[in-house]
Amino acid sequence: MAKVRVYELAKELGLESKELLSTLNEMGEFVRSASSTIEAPVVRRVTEKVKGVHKDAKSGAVDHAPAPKKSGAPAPKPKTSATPQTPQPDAPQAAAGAKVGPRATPGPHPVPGPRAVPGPRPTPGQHAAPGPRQSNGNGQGGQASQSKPAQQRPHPKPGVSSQPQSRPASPQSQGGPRPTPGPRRTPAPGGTGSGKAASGPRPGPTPANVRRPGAPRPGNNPFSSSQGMGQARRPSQPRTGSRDGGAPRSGEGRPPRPGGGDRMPRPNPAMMPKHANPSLGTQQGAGGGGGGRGGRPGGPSRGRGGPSMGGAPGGGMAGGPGGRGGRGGRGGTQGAFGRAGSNRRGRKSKKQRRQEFDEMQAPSIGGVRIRGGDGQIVRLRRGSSLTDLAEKINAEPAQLVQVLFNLGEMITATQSVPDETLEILGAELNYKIQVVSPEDEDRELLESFDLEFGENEGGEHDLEARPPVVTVMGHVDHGKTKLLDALRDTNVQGKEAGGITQSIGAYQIETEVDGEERAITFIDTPGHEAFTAMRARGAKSTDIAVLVVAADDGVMPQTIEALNHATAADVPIVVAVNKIDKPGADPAKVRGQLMEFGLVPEEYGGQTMFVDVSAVTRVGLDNLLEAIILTADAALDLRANPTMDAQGVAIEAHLDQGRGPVATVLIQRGTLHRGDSIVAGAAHGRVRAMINDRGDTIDEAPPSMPVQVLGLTSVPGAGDNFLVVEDDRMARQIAAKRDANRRAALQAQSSRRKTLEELFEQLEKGETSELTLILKGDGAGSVEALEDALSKIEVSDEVGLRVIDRGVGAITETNVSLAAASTPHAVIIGFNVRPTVQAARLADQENVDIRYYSVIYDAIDEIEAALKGMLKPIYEEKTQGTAEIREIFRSSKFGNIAGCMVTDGHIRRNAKARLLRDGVVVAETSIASLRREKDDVTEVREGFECGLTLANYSDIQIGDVIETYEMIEKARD
Ligand SMILES: Nc1nc2c(ncn2[C@@H]2O[C@H](COP(=O)(O)OP(=O)(O)OP(=O)(O)O)[C@@H](O)[C@H]2O)c(=O)[nH]1
Repeated sequence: MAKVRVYELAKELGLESKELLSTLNEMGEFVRSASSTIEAPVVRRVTEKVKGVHKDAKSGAVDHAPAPKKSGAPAPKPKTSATPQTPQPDAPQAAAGAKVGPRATPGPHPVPGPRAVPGPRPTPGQHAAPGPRQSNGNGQGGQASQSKPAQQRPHPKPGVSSQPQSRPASPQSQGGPRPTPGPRRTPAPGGTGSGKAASGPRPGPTPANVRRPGAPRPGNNPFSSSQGMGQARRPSQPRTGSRDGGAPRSGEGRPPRPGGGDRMPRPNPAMMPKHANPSLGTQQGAGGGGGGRGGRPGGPSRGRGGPSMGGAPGGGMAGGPGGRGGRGGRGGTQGAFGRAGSNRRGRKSKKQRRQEFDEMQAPSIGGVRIRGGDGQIVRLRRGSSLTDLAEKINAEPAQLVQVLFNLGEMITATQSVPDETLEILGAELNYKIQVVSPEDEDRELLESFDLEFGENEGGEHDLEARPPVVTVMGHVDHGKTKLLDALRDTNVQGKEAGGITQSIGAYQIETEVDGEERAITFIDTPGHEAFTAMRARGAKSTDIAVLVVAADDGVMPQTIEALNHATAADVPIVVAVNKIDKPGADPAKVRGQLMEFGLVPEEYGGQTMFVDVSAVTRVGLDNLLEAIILTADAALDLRANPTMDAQGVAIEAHLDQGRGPVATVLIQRGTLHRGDSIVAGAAHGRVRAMINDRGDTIDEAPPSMPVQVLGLTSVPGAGDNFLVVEDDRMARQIAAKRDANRRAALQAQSSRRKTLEELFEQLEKGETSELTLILKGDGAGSVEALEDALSKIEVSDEVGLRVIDRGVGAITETNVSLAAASTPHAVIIGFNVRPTVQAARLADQENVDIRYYSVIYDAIDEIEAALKGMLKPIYEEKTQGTAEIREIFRSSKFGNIAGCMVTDGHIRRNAKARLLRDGVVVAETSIASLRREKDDVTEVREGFECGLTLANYSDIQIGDVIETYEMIEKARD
């Protein structure tokens, strides 16, 4: 079986995606969202498991593992929800997984993939561990868990420092391993939910975890702003307590709820689950009433996933019919007095009532009442937002936000949604979403003007042979430029003595093959970057690729890259083994090397022509031209209709000071005439003049001819297609529409989708950093190639790169103003261009950084270095020393002074310190004062006694251990 996506498999198994996700998680398979793919063996196992579960359910068997999840599943299935309510006395196995600090040990359920590293996401073990969640189904779990606290800590391992209640029972002595091996990154002490608990809904202070004064604190990571006891009541974590229906717990300060229970759970990051947990989503969606009914057990499982709260199907049902129940949440008290909350505002309009009726009729999807489709096709442009979709399916954007939220994606109503997500969302709502690609969109646009791009008009008899179009690729310094120059010069000198060619981005040369004059068009921008950038835009400008390999150097990384690009584009390859004049040249070796990559030379019985050449001595150039023609004849049918309106592709464009926008276009079919109205990408105009590669002004250009066109109103992009249209008006309309489409697509591209996990991670790390750039270059091709190359730089998830504007020509004041207006200032990259005097002055004033480059790799290197520089330093903890408290001296002036013996290393004044009691971190503090005898000292070494006080902490006890450490900056790789 091939890879399948979770939602597809879920559909197949008759489950909701989130149910399947839960099951997968329980199986220890880390799957991020419904759109993730799963491997065949996993598909098999999960299918077996699901089927097994169903079978078990039918036969009355109790399936312990998935039970807790099931209880939280939105679909009310009484027969399954009954099962998990039984506290599982034999849960320790699962509990062990939950309790081990995720950093310290991956636990019994290895979570694959880098995302697993922060660990705090509840692993299956974590979900299953605490009894309370299992009994959460009917809201009685809390009680169950409280009455049997011992079940929650079957293995008081060091990583469980978060559970203060485990202290008395803990066999750990102070000599035990430290409970928080990686406190910076993973605020492990935060409980079973550990690190993520810092941001996630935190456990409410149930009797089990209400801290008595002086008792161990569940989490004391000083570097996690959200950790510590006080954090449990952040107003932004509204769902920690029993919301509406749950019994209030002792000592619990009920967090103020920002909104009523009915509210759509706004994507408040602080309360989002790491995983889209169905139960959370459902309950939130189902309304406050339902959520409250679930009655949170207050177990540690809520550390992050908090999802279990109110996760009972029963709870959901009790909340009333979905969204309506939610409304009830807000108007609940009024409702209790027999008045609907909304009556306050007067009678509902007919429309409102109709809508509500519709909502009531509508099925609940992930807790949201929304009318699903009947499998209708909904066409959406790539980069559409949820608002666009909502409009098409007659729903509220906010509802879609919520459904998506429940599916594990957080996207706002107006943000562009990636294709994949749209499709998943559509599938969830029973619509078939068709995302229209830019190519399709463009085709449809042209069709609306009764135009067609890409096809020859007429029949076979209208077609005539056209010259092949060739791109030269290869590794750096293998002689691409030299070879292109040599070919052009040979031709010019051979044909027209003293003739000068002009670099317009492509040129055509003639060669004699079998007594026949044959033309070849060379695209003059060597390198595969430009080729790929064009191809990425759907432009197939090249018929044949010449792969240049230096005979003295052999196959190098970029040779393979170029080869891959050509193969991917399905373009035949001719290999030019260059520099054969050099002493170390070994053409046979090159052949052997390339054979390994599937290019078998003709002389060895293969299909690829290898030609030995020297761009310097000009040996073998004619053979190369001949090989190109022969390959074209053998492999390709290069014919075009020369009589139709011209169509082709822009291969280079720039803004000329005197002549305005200048574009070099390659005619692919038809003939371009002076005076034609054309549209090239989002540029349009009338062909005012045409100049060929020899600098001659011409009146018409046939297929495969590169020609410079003057008369466009703006600069098109490299790879944009162009075509002749009826008149200027039509050209303008098409250009305007293309411009709008392109903007939408760009927006979609730049708006990075953030999963909840990513968002959490970023929030935890603090602000995310982004380097914004404005790219200006001497030609559209170079700007495009630069942007393409920059987009491939990947430094870290923490820092990103965004190009906010790009263009051809000098750096202008507008560019500088835009850079200055960005926060932080954007950096302007000038590729072979300079700023105008005014722009330079403004950049000085505004403190805008302008960087100039003429080599693409320099730009990439520098920008990569800049991005690395933006990374926040990584700190590593280094233990300095430990001291044991042997005596406590009470002082009215200093508070409690600890009389200590330094047992290891040294203790320094002002050092960061943590106080350990029975191996559990009691306080994170620092050494406020340090004395030897009566003297203040800065340091006391191992084996010596000292007196010290801790900053802001005096509840010390004899036997406590003080551990001091420092944070050392670690170099990034
Ligand atoms: N001896 C010898 N030197 C050559 C030959 N072809 C190119 N070179 C030299 O190799 C060096 C690189 O040539 P380029 O044409 O700039 O190579 P390139 O592949 O275009 O390099 P990039 O543009 O940096 O990718 C230059 O110094 C050339 O003079 C050749 O056939 N024989």
